[in-house]
Amino acid sequence: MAFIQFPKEMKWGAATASYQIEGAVNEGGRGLSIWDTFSKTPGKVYNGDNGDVACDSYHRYEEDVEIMQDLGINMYRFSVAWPRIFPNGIGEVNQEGLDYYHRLVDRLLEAGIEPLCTLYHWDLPQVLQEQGGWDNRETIEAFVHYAKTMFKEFDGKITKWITFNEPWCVSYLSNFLGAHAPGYTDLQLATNVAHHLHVAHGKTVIAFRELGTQGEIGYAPNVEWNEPYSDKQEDKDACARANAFFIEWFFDPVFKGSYPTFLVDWFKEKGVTVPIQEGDMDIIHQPIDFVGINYYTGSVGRYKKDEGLFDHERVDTGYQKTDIGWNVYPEGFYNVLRYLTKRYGAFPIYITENGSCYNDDVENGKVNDQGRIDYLKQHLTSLHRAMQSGVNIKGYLTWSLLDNFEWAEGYKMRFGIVHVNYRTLERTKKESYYWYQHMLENNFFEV
Ligand SMILES: CCOCCOc1ccc(-c2cn(C[C@@H]3NC[C@@H](O)[C@H]3O)nn2)cc1
Repeated sequence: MAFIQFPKEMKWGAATASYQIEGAVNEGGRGLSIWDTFSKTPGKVYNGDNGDVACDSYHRYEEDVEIMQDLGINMYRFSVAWPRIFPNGIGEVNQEGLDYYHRLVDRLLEAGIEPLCTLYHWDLPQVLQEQGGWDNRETIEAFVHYAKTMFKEFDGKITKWITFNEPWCVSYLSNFLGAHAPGYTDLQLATNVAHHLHVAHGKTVIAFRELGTQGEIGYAPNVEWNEPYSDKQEDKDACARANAFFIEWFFDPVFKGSYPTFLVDWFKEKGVTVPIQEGDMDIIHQPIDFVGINYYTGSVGRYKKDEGLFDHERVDTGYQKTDIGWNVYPEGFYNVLRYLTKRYGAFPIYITENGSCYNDDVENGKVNDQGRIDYLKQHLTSLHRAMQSGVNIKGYLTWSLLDNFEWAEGYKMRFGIVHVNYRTLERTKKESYYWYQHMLENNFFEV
């Protein structure tokens, strides 16, 4: 019988995001976001689902915090809806919006749960999108103003801050692949957005330091791992390009103050350049306190001429898949963490998202999501192996606390350890909730 034991100082939590759980889109002075617009554009979201009600956490946050307290977590990652604080992105602050997040944070602190606050989890104020969104450098200044407002308002109450969630999704998934809001399919536009997010991140870190805000700040890139199908150089090079699209492209600017040359050249061949202005890279290259890593899946890959953006194709290796069709690939979790530590040093990491989609429903008052328990065990085993090898893991937060609005997949895809009945909004703790609760009690689990 083998046990996996984690260090006693390990932080354990769960994560959510504003547009995915809050609902109450027309309450509390909230303005429209790009996801309100995108989800109501026919054909963009499964079944025409939207975040109008979601999990109704705007009204049910106290019940949700009770569920967290019962779970035994000591950290909760949530995001602030920028349109609740500045309904038009800039201008007059909306006190009702600030008040909602004060209520939530106060309940968390009373419950002994540390808030980990994401400033941007994709709900850009629609008014700013109409002025060019992240393609417009003025949005950078608007974001810094919003961030400084939050730092001043919550200084000392919130002491862990994340600037951007998954800048790859905000830039390439949303402006090149077109799958997320605002839904464009333009590689140069997506590259402009990625760069402007980097600059906004760097300016926000500078503002955080200049204000003397208490606590730590970081960002939360999403990573996947592409393992070469063979030792052939062309397969290794193809996977290096696919990996760099998520890793080097979003880590090198912050950790090295430059973009990876081999990918800059690859994009240049496609007529795409990075809109770097004087001083940008020094701004981006600000020291940060931690990185949030979001990992779900990976694949085996190989070279295929003219396939996709990088002459790279995924190989179907028959790996088990979750209900959203992603490989269950815990080895990729270990590999990407090792790669990050080897390339950038043993910087502090919180796993700010790791979880799986299993759409099990309630039967006789229970949800038997054994697939999610297996996924957690496999990935926590990989995480432990990575920690043993020197990866500097400070905490792990599973995605997600609640079933919620899974973007273009709507409510069809369920990632929660707590089931949500979207008609009644009743929460039902799944078997994975009880497994996670038991593991947290002892900080170890049986493999
Ligand atoms: C046109 C081609 O389109 C392909 C779709 O390509 C992707 C890639 C990646 C994702 C994706 C979704 N998630 C989970 C979220 N992370 C943040 C949190 O809000 C979770 O809901 N991570 N990555 C979705 C779609």
